[in-house]
Amino acid sequence: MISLSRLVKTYQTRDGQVTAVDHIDLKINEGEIFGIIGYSGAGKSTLIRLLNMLEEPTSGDVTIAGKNMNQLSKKKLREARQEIGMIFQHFNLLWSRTVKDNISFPLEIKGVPKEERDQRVNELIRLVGLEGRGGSYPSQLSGGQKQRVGIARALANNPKVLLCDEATSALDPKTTDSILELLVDINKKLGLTIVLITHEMHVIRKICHRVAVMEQGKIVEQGDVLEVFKRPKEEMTKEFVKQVTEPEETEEALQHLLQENNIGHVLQLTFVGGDAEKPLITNIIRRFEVTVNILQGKISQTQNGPYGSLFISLEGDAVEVQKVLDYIRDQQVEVEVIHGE
Ligand SMILES: Nc1ncnc2c1ncn2[C@@H]1O[C@H](COP(=O)(O)OP(=O)(O)OP(=O)(O)O)[C@@H](O)[C@H]1O
Repeated sequence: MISLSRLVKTYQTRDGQVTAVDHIDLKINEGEIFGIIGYSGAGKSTLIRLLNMLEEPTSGDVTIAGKNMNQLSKKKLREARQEIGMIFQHFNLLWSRTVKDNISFPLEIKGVPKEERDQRVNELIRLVGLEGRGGSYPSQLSGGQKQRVGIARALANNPKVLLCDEATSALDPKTTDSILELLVDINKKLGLTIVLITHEMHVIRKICHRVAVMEQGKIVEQGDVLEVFKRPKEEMTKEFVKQVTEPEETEEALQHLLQENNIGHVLQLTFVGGDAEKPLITNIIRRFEVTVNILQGKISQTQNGPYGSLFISLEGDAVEVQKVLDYIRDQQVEVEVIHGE
């Protein structure tokens, strides 16, 4: 659905030239939810704005639904943009217009007759769960409701692609989750391709099928979310993965435990996909002469299955501990001994 080829965007600033997007090649498939993650300044906003030509590329190509966006005439570009909806961190609503009139706005611009517009607006209001709020003004809505208006407006022209620019960054965690669930729902119902940029791995974990990690204008790593969680290659990716798999307290709690005497062996087990449901710990206790203590653990759901880490301590003689390690590896669960021989 989307193909970027050798895409570059540079800016001239007083301090010299900044390369915000640096020779990016990327393919995003139809119907997938694709996340781009990176810290502030990595070039994410520039990249997403290049997709609908809000920024013009310095060089390279952007192809969306078969159209080379940077070679279209102004008129053709306007048409092509109708196939690409966009939502923003701060919603970008028109404050003097009601919810209905905000959603209707892109249809008015397109010249859709009033009756048809009203019907479409009502459908969209139902789709995003804003029944009964059509006559409200944005200032009367919560952040989550404002973003629902943003989503409805972005979908008004039946786009093929929805771009989300830090769409949940201004929302609290619970509202973030409800908006993310709405995006998954829309992706499934409408088969819409969704591209989102974020600095939060939680967003990637919760809704994306694939992810690209961006640093200094380049994509340093990309792949299926579960695969990237399982084997992050780059340091930057490892940091992001830790955001969701290891709560901040984990490291502190483990450091504390490791200072205790006779803690035995401490293992980190990594469960991916179907593995997370196996009764592994029960089997270890039943089969081997060891004492098992669960220290910390967290299993999260991704769009491709469960993922998580469990820290356990094992006490027992060396032969028995080795048997446990062999057993765990046999179960296709990744295990790392982080303390003990
Ligand atoms: N219009 C501009 N003029 C000059 N430099 C710019 C412009 N827009 C972005 N940049 C520079 O390009 C680089 C990438 O910025 P960009 O906003 O795309 O990053 P980002 O990952 O989206 O970060 P953030 O989340 O903070 O917006 C930064 O060094 C930024 O200063």
